[in-house]
Amino acid sequence: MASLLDEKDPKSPTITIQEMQLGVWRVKVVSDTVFGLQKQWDDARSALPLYWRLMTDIFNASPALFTIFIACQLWQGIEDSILMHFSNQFLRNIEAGVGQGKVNSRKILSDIVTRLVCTVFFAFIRWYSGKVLELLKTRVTRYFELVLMKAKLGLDMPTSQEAGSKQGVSAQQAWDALQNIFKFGTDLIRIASHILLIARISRWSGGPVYTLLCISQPLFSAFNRRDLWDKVCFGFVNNTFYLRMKSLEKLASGAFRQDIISGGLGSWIADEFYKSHLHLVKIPEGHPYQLYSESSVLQDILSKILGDSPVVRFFHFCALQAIKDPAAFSVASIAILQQSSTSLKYSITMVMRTSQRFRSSVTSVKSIYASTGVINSMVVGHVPYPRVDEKSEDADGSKGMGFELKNVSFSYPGTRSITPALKNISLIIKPGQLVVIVGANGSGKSTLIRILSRLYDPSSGQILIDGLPSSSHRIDDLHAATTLLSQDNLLYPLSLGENIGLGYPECVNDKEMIRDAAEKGGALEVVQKLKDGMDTELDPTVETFELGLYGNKTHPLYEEMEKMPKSINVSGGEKQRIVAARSFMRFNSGKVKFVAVDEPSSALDAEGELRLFENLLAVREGKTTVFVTHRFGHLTKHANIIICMKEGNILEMGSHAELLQKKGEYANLYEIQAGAFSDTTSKRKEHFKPQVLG
Ligand SMILES: Nc1ncnc2c1ncn2[C@@H]1O[C@H](COP(=O)(O)OP(=O)(O)OP(=O)(O)O)[C@@H](O)[C@H]1O
Repeated sequence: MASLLDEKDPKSPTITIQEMQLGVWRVKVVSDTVFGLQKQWDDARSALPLYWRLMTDIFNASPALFTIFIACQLWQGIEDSILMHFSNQFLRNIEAGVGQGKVNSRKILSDIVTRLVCTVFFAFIRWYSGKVLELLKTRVTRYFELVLMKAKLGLDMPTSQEAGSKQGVSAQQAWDALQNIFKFGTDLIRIASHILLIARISRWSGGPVYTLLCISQPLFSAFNRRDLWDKVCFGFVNNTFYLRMKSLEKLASGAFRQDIISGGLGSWIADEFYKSHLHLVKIPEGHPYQLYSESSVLQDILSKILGDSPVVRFFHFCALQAIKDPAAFSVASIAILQQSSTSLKYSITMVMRTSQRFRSSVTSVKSIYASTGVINSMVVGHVPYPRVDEKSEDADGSKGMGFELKNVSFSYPGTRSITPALKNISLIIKPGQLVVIVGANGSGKSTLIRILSRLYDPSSGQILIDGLPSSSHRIDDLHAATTLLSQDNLLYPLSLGENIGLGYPECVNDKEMIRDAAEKGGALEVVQKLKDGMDTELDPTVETFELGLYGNKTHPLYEEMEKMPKSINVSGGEKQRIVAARSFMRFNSGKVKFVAVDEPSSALDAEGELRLFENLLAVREGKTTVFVTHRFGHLTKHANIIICMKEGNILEMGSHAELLQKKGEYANLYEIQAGAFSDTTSKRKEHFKPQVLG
């Protein structure tokens, strides 16, 4: 037995955890204590405002359906008891008739009709509530899908990165929570209605002692039951032989086939598996849920005797009553009472199970509303961009966006790296300049681009955009004034036309503009190769199911399956061309003042790369342009500044000529690239000449 203290709440009572070995499983179960029940009750009470919010939201999303749903749920709680009540009435009338030797056929007929009408009515209500349930489920999940999607789309990069590391929530959870809440409520109503029915029938046969006996037996069996379903527990496999068998099973799977064949491991694996298996023959197989509820013979016998004793007493009591007052004794009522008692037992068992789900739904509802109320960590200013009212030459954005970085350092949120991605960067980029950033892998080039594009804010230091702190500007305006063409850009699961057109969403249907952008990005050849051209769905969303085909390729349905739309195979270079076309589309908005190009040409052929750079340079008028590249030969002659980075720092900065003169890192990188096409590297080649051994 172990004891844990809930650290969040110093007043919270001690939780007792019971540990047990069930088969190969080690299971830790939180024992229900009086304090635990108290805490659960407190939790449920404190969650009331959340439930209320959930109900109000669902009511607003679908008032009529939700009202009908509540009525149906309430009805389901009392339905059984009403049916049993009519059954009791019917049987008692027959019994009375048999006792008196004269059956009142009109009464019996009326009972039969009432019972029949009830059955039809109940069947109709069940059918109708099933329909309502489906419709409401669709409305609720769609409603919460939209709510959660809007919340997700509103997150900035650092906040979404933080949120992504935590577990996400789904609209289905909102529906499940609603169902769990109502199921729990319905089960409670069902218990109450059974108790009322038992009390009512006992009035005719037996009185309060009867009522107590009928209620105590189901309570006794329900609380005497061992079930993991209504417990808070955690388990893990705690058996080395079992785990070894699982590892050997993995090893025997197809993935390791080559190693197993070439290494001759087959018989060794089978032998080892058998050895582990021998250790497990006496350990029961099965899931902890099943093993936990299994009881010993003694327990079984004891539970039977104890469980039956109220029934035995109950029948003794009935017999006594019959002798004492035969008129007040009814076999029909006793039969119905027994049935009610069984139903009550079932309802109590169910409510114990649903109470666990009811409690877990509190957590779900909390996380759903928590995820819709996440506040972005990046500061959003109010100054529009460009600042149209400014007279200053640098501030209207007509030449491009100007940057000043003062001691900027940055670490990615939640990163495990102990060194920042950027360290104390200070630099000035004037409006309209062309900047080329070079440096080794991981030196911080892309990070610098992301900071300039205001996808992230610095961890320390300051960035001025056109002379004002970047946080003073409206972030949406800054993003609208930026084009980021990067190796990370992805193709969207939409049509090819939309993939390009969404660079400028307002003109996503402008075919002429899209064609022009495709041409500039070098994507026109890709479009022309496809049968459906711009309408081609690149990665069509297809959801199918199949049953019983078992991969039978000759089956006519297999052909039908084959006709389903498939993803288009796009090469890395073609993807980069489409993404580049999207950037050219974006220039049409006329708002772009900063073009950030982060190694977008790694998969392009030499001609494609040259054309892309030329086309980008051709539209750079009125824009500040920053290129990150490992192949900077094409760009150096145009660049105003070249920044050479290493390990998050700026190592060197200046013009091409200045940096070559310095004979530092940049000169070295340049020499390697230029040398690949000239003899100047002959010395280097000498250096790398393979040594002849011996
Ligand atoms: N999203 C991220 N989350 C956490 N760390 C990141 C992330 N992106 C980059 N880093 C880390 O930041 C550092 C700088 O990475 P960055 O991508 O800026 O380098 P780079 O110079 O562009 O490299 P490359 O030339 O390989 O593209 C690296 O150590 C990298 O591991």
